[in-house]
Amino acid sequence: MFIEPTRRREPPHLRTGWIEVICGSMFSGKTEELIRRLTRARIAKLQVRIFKPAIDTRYDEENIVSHSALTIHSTPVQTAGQILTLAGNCDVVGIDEAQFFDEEIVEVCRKLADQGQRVVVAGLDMDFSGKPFGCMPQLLATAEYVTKVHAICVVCGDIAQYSYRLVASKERVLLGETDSYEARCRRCFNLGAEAVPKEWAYEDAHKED
Ligand SMILES: Nc1ncnc2c1ncn2[C@@H]1O[C@H](COP(=O)(O)OP(=O)(O)O)[C@@H](O)[C@H]1O
Ligand SMILES: Cc1cn([C@H]2C[C@H](O)[C@@H](COP(=O)(O)O)O2)c(=O)[nH]c1=O
Ligand SMILES: [Zn+2]
Repeated sequence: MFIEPTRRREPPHLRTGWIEVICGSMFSGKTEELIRRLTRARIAKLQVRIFKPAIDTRYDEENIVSHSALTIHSTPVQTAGQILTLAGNCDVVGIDEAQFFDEEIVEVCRKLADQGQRVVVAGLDMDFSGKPFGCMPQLLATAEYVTKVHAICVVCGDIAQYSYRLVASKERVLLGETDSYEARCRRCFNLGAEAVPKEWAYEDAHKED
């Protein structure tokens, strides 16, 4: 479990900032982990501001909501640049669904950290086709701390790192949840539509002719 580095309570011009990235597939617990870290920062009486891309209207226009219904208030923004202005000189900046921002987010996170702020970013490391998602590789490369979380493969129960798309669209951006995606391990992701739940495979193998 991630433990916060000890924050030195020094004057702002001497404070050290940093970037933390939480990545993984859908349903892996990225949002829960983001909410956990930001809640602890608030308990520590740090000033926290939280942002998400405005296009992410899946569960709520404003709040960040996890698949398990944990929620935290956020400010939706159209561009990464707005985060820089709106974050002001708060202590901790939280950002969810970072994969939907363009490359500017990398520079924004760097500037925030350089000016002494703690930046906690969550996002999908891979898209539905298994390719690195947009700005995420650069964020992962420039972060001090990287946490990769894993879901459970809904086909076989192993550890999942892929978001398997259940609908035909090839558009990179397609909002959705269990209606359109499922978490899958490497093997079941590669099997695609051929993958069958473990129980079925067992029943098939023991079927009497
Ligand atoms: N296949 C799955 N593997 C693990 N957790 C799942 C799965 N499907 C649903 N969940 C639920 O999703 C929660 C994680 O939600 P969330 O933090 O929103 O994930 P993420 O932001 O990575 O999509 C888990 O605690 C669990 O309740
Ligand atoms: C894989 C993949 C996902 N999306 C969308 C689907 C969801 O709305 C979000 C991911 O949310 P989560 O908090 O990680 O569950 O992204 C997409 O647009 N394109 C993709 O390839
Ligand atoms: Zn599997």
